[in-house]
Amino acid sequence: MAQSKEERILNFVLQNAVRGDPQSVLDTIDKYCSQKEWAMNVGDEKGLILDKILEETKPSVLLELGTYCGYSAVRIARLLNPSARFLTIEFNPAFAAIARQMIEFAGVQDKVKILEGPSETIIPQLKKKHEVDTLDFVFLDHWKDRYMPDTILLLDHGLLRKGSVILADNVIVPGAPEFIKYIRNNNRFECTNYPAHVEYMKVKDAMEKAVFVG
Ligand SMILES: Nc1ncnc2c1ncn2CCOCCNC(=O)c1cc(-c2ccc(F)cc2)cc(O)c1O
Ligand SMILES: [Mg+2]
Repeated sequence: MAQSKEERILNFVLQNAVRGDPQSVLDTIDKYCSQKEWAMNVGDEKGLILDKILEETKPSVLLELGTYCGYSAVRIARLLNPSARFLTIEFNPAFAAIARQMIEFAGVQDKVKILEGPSETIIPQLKKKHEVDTLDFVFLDHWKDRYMPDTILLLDHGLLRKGSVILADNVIVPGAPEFIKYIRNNNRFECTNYPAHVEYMKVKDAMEKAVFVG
C-alpha cells in the first residue's frame, strides 16, 4: 500500500533522528516538513512561543486536542517534570498510531497518554474515566470550529480552575473566528495574542492565550 505523508515523516525521523532525544525528533520533523513535504505541525516558530508559555506556567496536568503526528506532544512532554500528566486527544486512528511511535522514539512515552476519539466525546469522560481533577494547561490544535464548543465543554465539566491556561494554535490561518469572538468577550478569560506565521510558510498566523480567572 502506498505510504501516507505521515508515514513518510515518521520514517524520516526513525532513520535520521536520535532515539530518546526529543529535540532531535523536533528538528528532524521541521527539516522534513520545511524542505520536503509541508505538514500541519505547530513548527519551530510557534513552538518557541509554546515553550515559553509552558516554562511560565509550569503545568502538572495538561490536555492537547489534535495530536496529529505527535510533534507538539513531544515538544510539550520534553519540558514537563516526571510527575506531570499529559493527555492528548486524536480523532484519526492512523494519525494516533503514527504519534504513538513518534512519542516512543523520542522517549517521552511515560509522560504522554494518547486518547483516540472525538474531543466532544472524551472531554466529558476526563474526570471519571481518566482521573483528571482540573487542567493546568490546554493546547487547542484540532478542528478550528471545535475550539469554542470544546472550551465551553471544559467549563461545563468543571475542568478549568483559576489560572488554567488555554493556548490556541491557528487563530488566523485556518482561523478560529467564533472562538476568538467568544473568548475575548468573556470576562472570565484574560487573552493575549502572539503573532507568528503558519508553520514552514511566510503566511501570517497567530496563537491566542486565554487565562481563566475563575
Ligand atoms: N473532534 C476532534 N477531536 C480530536 N481531534 C480532532 C477532532 N477533529 C479533528 N481532529 C483532528 C484533526 O485536526 C487537525 C486540525 N488542524 C488543522 O486543520 C491545521 C491546519 C493548518 C493549515 C492547513 C492548510 C493551510 F493552507 C494552512 C494551514 C495548520 C495547522 O496548524 C493546523 O493545526
Ligand atoms: Mg495547528
